[in-house]
Amino acid sequence: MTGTPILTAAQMREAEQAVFASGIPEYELMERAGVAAAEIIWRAGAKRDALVLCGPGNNGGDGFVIARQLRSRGVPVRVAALGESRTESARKARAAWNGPVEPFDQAGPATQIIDALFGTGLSRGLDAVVAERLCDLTGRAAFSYAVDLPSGVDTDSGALLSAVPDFGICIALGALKPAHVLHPAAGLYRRLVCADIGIATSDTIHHLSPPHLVRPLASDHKYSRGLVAVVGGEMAGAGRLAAHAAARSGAGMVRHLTSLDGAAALDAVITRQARGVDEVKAYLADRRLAAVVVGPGLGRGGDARDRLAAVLPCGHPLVLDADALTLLGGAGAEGIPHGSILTPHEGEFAALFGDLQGSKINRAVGAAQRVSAVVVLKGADSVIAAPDGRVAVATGASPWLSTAGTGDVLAGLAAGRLAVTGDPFRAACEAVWLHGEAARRAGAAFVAGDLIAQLPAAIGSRL
Ligand SMILES: NC(=O)C1=CN([C@@H]2O[C@H](COP(=O)(O)OP(=O)(O)OC[C@H]3O[C@@H](n4cnc5c(N)ncnc54)[C@H](OP(=O)(O)O)[C@@H]3O)[C@@H](O)[C@H]2O)[C@@H](O)CC1
Ligand SMILES: [K+]
Repeated sequence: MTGTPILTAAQMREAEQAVFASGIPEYELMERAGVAAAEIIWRAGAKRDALVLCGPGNNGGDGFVIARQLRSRGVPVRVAALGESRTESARKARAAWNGPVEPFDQAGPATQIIDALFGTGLSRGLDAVVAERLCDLTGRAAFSYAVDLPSGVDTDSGALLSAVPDFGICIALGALKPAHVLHPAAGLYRRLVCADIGIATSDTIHHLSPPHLVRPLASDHKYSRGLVAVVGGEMAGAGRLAAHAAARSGAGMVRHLTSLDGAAALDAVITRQARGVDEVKAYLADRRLAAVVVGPGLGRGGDARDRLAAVLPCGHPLVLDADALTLLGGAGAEGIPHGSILTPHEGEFAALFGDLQGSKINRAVGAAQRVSAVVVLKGADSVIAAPDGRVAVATGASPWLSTAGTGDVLAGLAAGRLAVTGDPFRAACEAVWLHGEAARRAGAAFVAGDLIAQLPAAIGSRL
């Protein structure tokens, strides 16, 4: 479940210091970075003419190493620098380039543009003329590469501090940074490659990777594989989507409790009418329940409030979504049982934790710690945060997911995986990955039900 580590600028500097402390000089690390980046550029662009844009810091230093490496492979390379090199290693790399350096503001276009202006040391937006020139040169190039980060993005939040062009490949050095996975910065490149430069990273924030799932045992039965209850309310459709997603999540059995008449359906999901709170409580008294999801189709009226109040103290592992989150937001997030999974989108998150500041990762971690629950802050970049500080960030979600009911599917899927694994963080990570994979398999213009149909194949691909 843990993929490539994600380090903030400060954590990156710490990791770098640890490498220096082990006896490896700073310039050696820059050489490694430049060699690794040049290899990626060479494989993509071969001998096409290239222009390397070098900034004043170590990102620019990487650029000089890249230029030298490409030149040694026969690539026609030009270098344009934004002023003098200000660090010792960058000056060394510039001297080793030992070739002409054009002023940045006079550099003409090239087939390949390599942006080594600024990386993790960016402290503010680029001057407008510099940003404009970077956008112009990059826009005209057939091949474009951002070294470590596209110049102009804030490393830790993914915010754009000035105009930033789209790149073909972003070459992350040593580890991913939050800007590689958080939007809007994460939308600025078509491909992301992380170059290993020998930095040891033992961190808690990771890029979400495909899960390792396990088959049921021969001795398993429907209850041992996990019984899930979906406590719906007045909108049967959303609850039904959550229930059907749970039923195709690997769990053994799913009960859908709705307040509507005539709800019984002849399929794998057992639908029960539970109109009053006492009936809901009676169903929740079943000790075999391994997970309960509440929110999809719940409604927001007095009846919904009562049903939610019956669910919160039931003692089973919970997934709280949609209307449940909105109702809890009004109540100041009180009563959320520890160890639950919350699946808010930004609007629901704001209602619950609107006071939290910082990057999407910081806010999700803050929320998870505040309520001692796993928080899945959804979006094109979904952040899954556990109260102990573990974080996984999912990227590359299909833009077709922005359609009605996909959140209900995720909630049901999370409940199903919670029933199977008994581990909220793991369940949330598995659910987000499977949801994304089902969307990928569903192709274009799908509806929420199509996602559910793809879940068995998505699960099958990870056994
Ligand atoms: N960590 C590692 O393991 C490794 C790191 N490596 C590389 O080092 C990079 C980080 O290098 P870095 O710290 O020197 O920062 P970098 O991004 O080059 O810029 C800083 C300079 O720019 C300036 N400046 C800032 N913003 C500005 C603006 N808007 N407009 C104008 N100027 C601005 C700032 O000066 P300031 O004015 O802020 O004092 C300073 O002079 C990292 O991304 C990676 O590529 C690899 O070589 C090896 C392994
Ligand atoms: K850069």
